Order: sequence, then C-alpha cells, then structure tokens
Amino acid sequence: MKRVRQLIDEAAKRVRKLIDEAVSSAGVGHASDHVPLLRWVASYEKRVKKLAVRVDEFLQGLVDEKRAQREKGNTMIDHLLSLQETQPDYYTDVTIKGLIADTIFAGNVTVTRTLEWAMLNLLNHPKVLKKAKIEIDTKIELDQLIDEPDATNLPYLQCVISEIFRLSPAAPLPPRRATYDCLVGGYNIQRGTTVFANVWAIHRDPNIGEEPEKFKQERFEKKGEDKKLITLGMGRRACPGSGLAQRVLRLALGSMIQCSEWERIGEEYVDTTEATTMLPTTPLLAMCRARPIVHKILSA
Ligand code: HEM
Repeated sequence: MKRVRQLIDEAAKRVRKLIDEAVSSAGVGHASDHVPLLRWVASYEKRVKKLAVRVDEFLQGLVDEKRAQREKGNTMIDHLLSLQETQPDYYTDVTIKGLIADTIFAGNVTVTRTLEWAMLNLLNHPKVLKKAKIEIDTKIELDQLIDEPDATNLPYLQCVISEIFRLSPAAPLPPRRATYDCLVGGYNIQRGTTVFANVWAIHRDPNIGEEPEKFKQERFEKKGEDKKLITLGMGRRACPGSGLAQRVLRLALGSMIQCSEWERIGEEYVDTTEATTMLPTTPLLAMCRARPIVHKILSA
C-alpha cells in the first residue's frame, strides 16, 4: 500500500512539474514571437519543442491507458474514445490530446492562481473572511460539508470571487491576431498583428469604478457590476470553461473557509504585489486550523 502511494505521489509530482513548465513557457509568449530575429539567438523555440514532445508523450500515455482498460469509465477520455469508435476521422488521437491539453493547461493554473489570490486578500481582510464564514455557517447545515448547489446560494462569497476576478485576472493579457486591417482606438492595426487586451489595466481604470486599487468586494453588491468584468474574455473566443471555473472556485474557496480557520502568520499584512503573469511575488503562507466540522465529519 505504501509503495502504491509512493508511486502515485511520484506520478503527481511529475505531472505537476510538467504543467508548471508548460504554463511558464506559455504566458504571454516570448520576445522572439514578436521579433523573429531573436529566434537565431534565443533557445526558447528549441526548449518549447522538446517540452511539447514530453507533453505529447504524457497525453498519449493517458489515452493509451484508458484504451487498454476493459471497462469503460466516466472520464472525459472514456467519452472521447467512445466518440472515436463512431467518428474515427474526427476524433483522432491528436484531437483528443488537444482537448485534454486545453482542459489541463487552460483550466488548471487559472483556477489555482485565482484561489491563491483570494486567500492572500482574505488574510489581509479578516473581517471579510469572517463575514464569508458566517454566510456559509448560516446557510449550510452545521454538520454538512458545502456542496455544489449550496455554493450557488452564497452571494457574499460570490462578491469576493468577483473582486478577485477584477483585481487579479488569471489571464491578464489574452492575445488575439488581427485577421484583417482594422482601426482600434485610433490605431491602425495591420492584418496578422498580434494584439493583447490588457484586462488587468481595464479592470483598474478609475473611470470604471471607485478606488480601483483597493480590495472592496462590496462594489459587486450593486446589481450588474459584474458585467464590467472581462476576466473570462469576451465574444466568440471567450473562455468555454467559465461556468466550470465559477463553480469550482465557489466550491473550493467555500470549502476552505468552511473547514479551516485562516490567519496571517504575523501582524504584518501579506504581500499582494504581482510578479510576472499574475504570480504573487511572495507565495501564500498562512496559519490554518481545522474547524470542528472537520473532526465531526472525519469521526462519523
Ligand atoms: C479562473 C479561471 C479561468 C480564467 C480567468 C480563464 C480565462 C480565460 C480567458 C481570458 C480566455 C481567452 C478568452 C479570449 O481570448 O477572449 C480563456 C480561454 C480558454 N479557456 Fe479559460 N479561464 C479559466 C478557467 C478555465 C477552465 C476551468 C477551463 C476548462 C476546463 C478553461 C478552458 C479554456 C479554453 C479551452 C480556452 C480557449 C478558448 C478558445 O481559444 O476559443 N478555462 N480562458
């Protein structure tokens, strides 16, 4: 049993490392994407190609493992492999791997990073944390763990998440390529140009909301305020995982608040400045103590 657990831990570590590498190589890309001459001197392209081979091997391993299993399960890969049986020309292994990669890479770090920013801000705002806890304790039975349907009925928690979406959008500079010559804000954009929407700056525009630099979840108590958020993109290429992201965040943050008491490790406020691509400069470090509900559920 110990050996199995060890093997699972090792595999989890390998996957985490691979995801970290892939995400840090993606971000907003590399200078050589915009200045092609740099490709001659930078090792970025070579490194990314090598990484792509490792990612592909990992994804093919997942597909092959599922294919070899006699009994069909209920995972995304099981369903895609069933579709492959009836529509083999469309659901090729390449398409299936692409869909898994999208889900893992687009849906993983975005959610975990948003959660990290939520905790960092809540540690600096213990009154807000307390109110969120009271909301959960009053709306959910005292011996019940928060579940998905409960999480949709927590407006205060939703305001906290919206404020984190505003201040710390996990994809702060989504890129687009102009498909035809156009004029944007008075600038001529040539076909083929890559443009970035600066979501981070738009959310902090003082013309859009008061005291934009401050964490003030109450701004979202005003009806329609969340319509100003573009954290999950806009239009036809907006995030297809937005519903899932919202549900996972409500459930994960709600569970963390319901199950544990959280405090800063000292008197000092935690650092909420950003390093690159929305990474906190200082990693989340907090004191955490299990609340009675955890003991009750574990001993039941
Ligand atoms: C806090 C969580 C998330 C944030 C902030 C976020 C944000 C975004 C943004 C800004 C885009 C680009 C939209 C555009 O270009 O206008 C995007 C695209 C995408 N997201 Fe998310 N996302 C999140 C979670 C997820 C999840 C959970 C999934 C799936 C499991 C997902 C899957 C995707 C995919 C596949 C695309 C590419 C869509 C396309 O190219 O058409 N995202 N996301």
